Order: sequence, then C-alpha cells, then structure tokens
Amino acid sequence: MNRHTLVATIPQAFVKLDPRHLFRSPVIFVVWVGSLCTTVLSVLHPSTFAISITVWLWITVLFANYAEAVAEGRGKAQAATLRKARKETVARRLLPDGSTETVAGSGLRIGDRVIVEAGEVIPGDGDVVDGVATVDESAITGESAPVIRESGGDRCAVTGGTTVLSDRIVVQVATKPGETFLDRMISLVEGASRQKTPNEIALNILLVVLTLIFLVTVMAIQPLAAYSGREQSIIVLVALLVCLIPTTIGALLSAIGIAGMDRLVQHNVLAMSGRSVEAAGDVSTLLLDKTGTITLGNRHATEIVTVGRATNTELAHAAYLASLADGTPEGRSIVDLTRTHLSDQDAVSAERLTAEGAQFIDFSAATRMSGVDLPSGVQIRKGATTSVSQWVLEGGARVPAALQQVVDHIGQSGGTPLVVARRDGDGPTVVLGVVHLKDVVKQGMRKRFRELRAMGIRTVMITGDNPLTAAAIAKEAGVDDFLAEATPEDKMALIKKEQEGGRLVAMMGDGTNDAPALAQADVGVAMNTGTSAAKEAGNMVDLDSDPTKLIEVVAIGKQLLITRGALTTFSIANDVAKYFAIIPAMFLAVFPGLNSINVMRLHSPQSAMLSAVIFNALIIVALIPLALKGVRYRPVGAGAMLRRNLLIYGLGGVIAPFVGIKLIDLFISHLPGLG
Ligand SMILES: Nc1ncnc2c1ncn2[C@@H]1O[C@H](COP(=O)(O)OP(=O)(O)OP(=O)(O)O)[C@@H](O)[C@H]1O
Ligand SMILES: [K+]
Ligand SMILES: [Mg+2]
Repeated sequence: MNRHTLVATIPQAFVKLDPRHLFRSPVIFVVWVGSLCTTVLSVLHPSTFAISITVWLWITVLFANYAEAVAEGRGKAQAATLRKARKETVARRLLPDGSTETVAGSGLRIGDRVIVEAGEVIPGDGDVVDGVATVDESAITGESAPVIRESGGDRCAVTGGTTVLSDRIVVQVATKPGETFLDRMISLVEGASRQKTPNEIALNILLVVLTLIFLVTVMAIQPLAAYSGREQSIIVLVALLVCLIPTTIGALLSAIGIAGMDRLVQHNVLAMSGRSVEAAGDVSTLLLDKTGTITLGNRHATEIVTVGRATNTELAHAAYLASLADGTPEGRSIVDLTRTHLSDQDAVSAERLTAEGAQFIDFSAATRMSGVDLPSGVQIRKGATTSVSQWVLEGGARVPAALQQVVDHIGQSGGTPLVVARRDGDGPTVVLGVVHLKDVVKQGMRKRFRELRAMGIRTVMITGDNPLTAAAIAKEAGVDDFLAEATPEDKMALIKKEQEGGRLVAMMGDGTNDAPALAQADVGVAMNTGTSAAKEAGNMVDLDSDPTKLIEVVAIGKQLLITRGALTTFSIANDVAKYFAIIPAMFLAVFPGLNSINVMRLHSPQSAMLSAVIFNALIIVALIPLALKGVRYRPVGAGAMLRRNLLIYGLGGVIAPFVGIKLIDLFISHLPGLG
C-alpha cells in the first residue's frame, strides 16, 4: 500500500470510534471506556500527567481502528474496480416465439434466456444453453487470456460483467440482479459480509476473560493501596488496566482476519466464508475431480476404432446418430469427427430424426451412457465400457474379446474410451467399436502435487472414468491415489469416510455432479470454469481454475492461524512484562522490598505509567505490517514451527517492553510536570 492511501485511510480510524463498531472488539471497547473516564477526569482536574495519559489512550483506540482500516483498504480499492465492471447493461431477451426484446440487465429474472454476441457484455450470471464462445473474463479474474464457454458440459457457466469476444451464445440467467457473482465478490472484498470465524470467536472469548481478570485485579489494588496509605488515582488505575489487558492482539485481531481473506483474493481465490480459510490451514486430504479439474476438460473425439466385423462407416454412422442431440462437448466433438466419414445422405439433422419419431437418450453421470432409439426399432448406445457392455449383455449378446484390447489401449494412454453398440429391433446386439476421447493434463501438476505432499496433504483423484484411464492420468499428474468409476454418491461417501476421524478434507471440482461433494467438504473449491451448481455448492471459487491452488489456500490458512497465535503470544507476554515495569514503580515508596524486582529504574511513578501507556499504543502500529503480511509459513512440522514462534514471539514479547518502556521513559522524563 502506498503512502497516499495510508494517509487517506486516517479519517477511517476516527469514523470507527463509533461505540457500536468498537463493541465488536471487547478489549478495545474497554480502552475506549477508559479514555472517556480519563477525559472527564482531566477536564475536572487538569494536569500534564492526566492529559498525557488521556491523549495516549485515545491514540491507542485510534491505532486499533487504523489497523483495521488499513486491512480493509486494499479490498475497498478492488471493490471500486469491480464496480466499474458492474455497469448497467442492456440485454436481448429471447421471447417464446423466437423473437427478442431489449431490456435492462437489471430487469432480468431467473430463467430468462438472453442472446449475447461478440463484443457484447454478458448481462447476468447463468449457463450457456446454446452455442460456444470465447469470453474475456479479465473484469473479474484479471487474466486477459480468453476462455471458452460452451453449452452442455462442465464449462457452461458465464459471469455477468464479462465480455463475449467471438461467436454467439444463448445464456439462461441463473441469479437475481443484485445477487450476482460480481455483487457477492464486491461485498466479499469490501468485507461487508465478513463474519467472525469460530477460531476468532474463541480467541475473543479468551481475551474477554483475560480482560475481566485484569479488571478485577486492578480493582483489588485500590483497597490494598488505601490500606497502605497510597490510594491511587482513577487515571492511574485506568492506565494500569489498559497496559495489562491484551490490547495488542485485541487491536490487530480483525486486521489479521481481513488480511488473510485479502491474501486469498490476491491469489484469485474467493472465499465465501472465513471458516473455510481456517479449515484450509488444517486440511489433510485433497480430493480432485479429473475432467476439467486435473485435465483441461475439453475432451474431444480424436479417432474411432472398429471392433469385429463392423466397418468404419457403420461405426461412424452409429456414433454420429447417437451423438446428434448430445449437447456435451464430447458429444459435439463426436458429431464433428464422424461427419467426415459420412455421405451427405447419411448426415441427417437431429430435427429431422426427432420429427420422424426418434427418441434421444441424454447422458447422465449415473448411467454413463447416451444414445438414440430410432423409429425403425434400431437402438444405439455409446458410453463407458462397463455401462455399454452391460447393455449388450442385457440384449442377449456377447462382448467380443477384441473390445477389451481396444479400450485398454486407449485407457493406458490416458484417453477416455466410449464404446458404441447397436441393437436392431428384435435382432442381435453388436459392439461396433470405440470412440477415443482425448484430454490434456493441465501444466505443472506433478511438481505442485509434490509440494502438497511436502505439506503433509494426500491427494486423491476421483473420477467417473474407467480405472485404466484414471490410473494413466493419476500417474501423469502425480496424485497419490485415485478412485475410478465413482458416482456422485461415491464422491460424497469418500469425503464422509475421510472426515470420520476428525480429518479435514478439501475437494476441488467443476461439474454439477461434484456439487454434493463440494458442499460436504470442509474446503470446497469450485473451478471458475465449472458449472453454476458447483460454484454455488463450494465455499471457495478459484478464478484461475487451478487445482493446485490449494497450496496457496493451505499456506494462507496456516499463516492466518500462525499469525494469530504469534501475536497473541506476543501480546500476553508483553502485558506480563509491563506488570513488572509498572507495579514496582507504583508501590516502591510504600514497599521498599519491591526494589528487588524494580529492574527498570524508571524516572518516576508517573513517567513509568505514561511510558507504559505510550509503549502499549506504539506497539500496535509497529505490528500492523506483520498482522497484514502474516508470519512467514514454511512447510516444516507443526512442532518445530510452534517452538520457533514461542521463542521469537514469547521471548520477544517479554523483552520488548523492558527496552521500549525504558527508552520512552528516558525521553519523557525531560517533560515538565512528570516529576
Ligand atoms: N456424452 C457422453 N455420452 C456417453 N457417455 C459419456 C459422455 N460423457 C462421458 N461419458 C462416459 O461417462 C463417464 C463418466 O462421466 P464423466 O467423465 O463426466 O464423470 P465425472 O464423474 O465427472 O468424472 P471426471 O469429470 O472426473 O472425469 C466417462 O468416463 C465416459 O465413459
Ligand atoms: K495491553
Ligand atoms: Mg466432471
């Protein structure tokens, strides 16, 4: 953050003096109440000491507010940029009769279909129901490379505010105006919807308890002091209380949380809940979908291989007919490939077949098959080897041994084999051959999965595909384990099983059939390229659609937990040290025995008090950068990390006040009126 923004943020610290806001951080609220008390007292009985203490107590509250304001600053700036993308658009809404009408983007309803062409801004979130287009999503992802969005598959979701670069698509609107992805993203980066996480709440309770204990302690001092004939002024007691309660962590706690979320946004990950970020810090297993998550996901047909006596044309024709109405990218690519093998006469349209009474069977993840029933009584199916083999057996026929060789060969290369079979009415069922679907593993997976392993995270790929293909892709990508032929229920069950021992599980996926698993996982990261259902179900969205992004997510989660722990340690160690600085100074005159612990030899009781209060305020500002940047995380064991941090922040926290308060005391002891 540059100097200009740092200065521009200062007024925010004053705005946050509102008690309704301060009440959210109890420790700082106590300081605020204390400041009010001392303000009244120093008006009634002004003295250099009273006024100085009062001023520094207010500064303490302002520093705490400032820490939070600075943490929010980056998000606010980003929200402003995003708002520009949310400019008012006009939409061309499709009417039932096929004509279009022009409406304002804000007037669209869920279920409306709109046409978007090259150069136009997509007016709302939704799914592509027709067509393929390249889309510029830089408005939300900051990434200028165009992405492909198409109907039918797992890459159908589009985001309002992004721009179509080429071609024409029909989008079915899936969210209400005002509740779009962009709206949610804005309120997220702005921190408007930020909720305290379970860990934060627990820590806050600890801080409240500590504050209460110190409140009682300080109140108990008075009778003791009165008894020994040295009653302390209210100002001294307030100052003592503020020095003893954990103001440092109280002031920085919310900034640490905001900064963690913000770091994720910097990595193009949108976390819908802070709880998921914390969970990410403790994840032990990562489950990943194959197609579209580990691979690029634009599976397309590259070759057809006949089996038995079937001819190339026969296979091509059957595969063509079975895919005519298949809206998935796989289906469309089969139509494109097989069309080249057919005569114009054989290349009928889906409309004509439907008019003649053909019944198309859509693909589903449960059946793993699709196809067509022709009016002539001929049935054609294509799909996973197991599914189509089953269908062939049900037709009373045998699955030829040659088939296995073909599908194994394709599977071993990492391709997906789709078996094509035909049943001629009451006649025999025959396996015609196999379509080879090719997909490419995303770049750099292997090295990144190795990094995850070093972090102690096991990676498991779960796919609906056959075991051979799964094994080949698993090997190429370098995941630890895989589960093949998994149904959406299997994916869910695997997560539940992993979670049983209290382990936290992350899941990354893109498809509608991943949605239940994404919802069940502790950290559910949806690929931005995925379907609306997947993005809705997860608690994070990765705008870069990079499955190894979990490395950053985990590191940020761990860093958040470590930073919070380190600053809490530091804060409490600090307060203990301050105790030794102040108490002897307060009571030295009455109990000369205290001299033995009066290691600091401060100028006077008043200068000791004031120095402690000033140190207490300055340490907040000094630690803002660390709170925002986070304590460095390295993938070493948790024990080693803890020891190291206890040493640095525990010991540092004890020593720092002695040095700091002594220096401040040397400096202010020259001020008149603090004798
Ligand atoms: N359009 C289609 N028609 C017929 N069968 C298909 C079609 N698309 C896929 N299949 C078959 O169904 C299987 C499972 O589908 P899919 O690959 O979408 O499952 P998944 O659980 O999403 O797994 P992943 O996305 O990890 O590969 C595929 O391996 C393939 O054999
Ligand atoms: K304190
Ligand atoms: Mg999938």
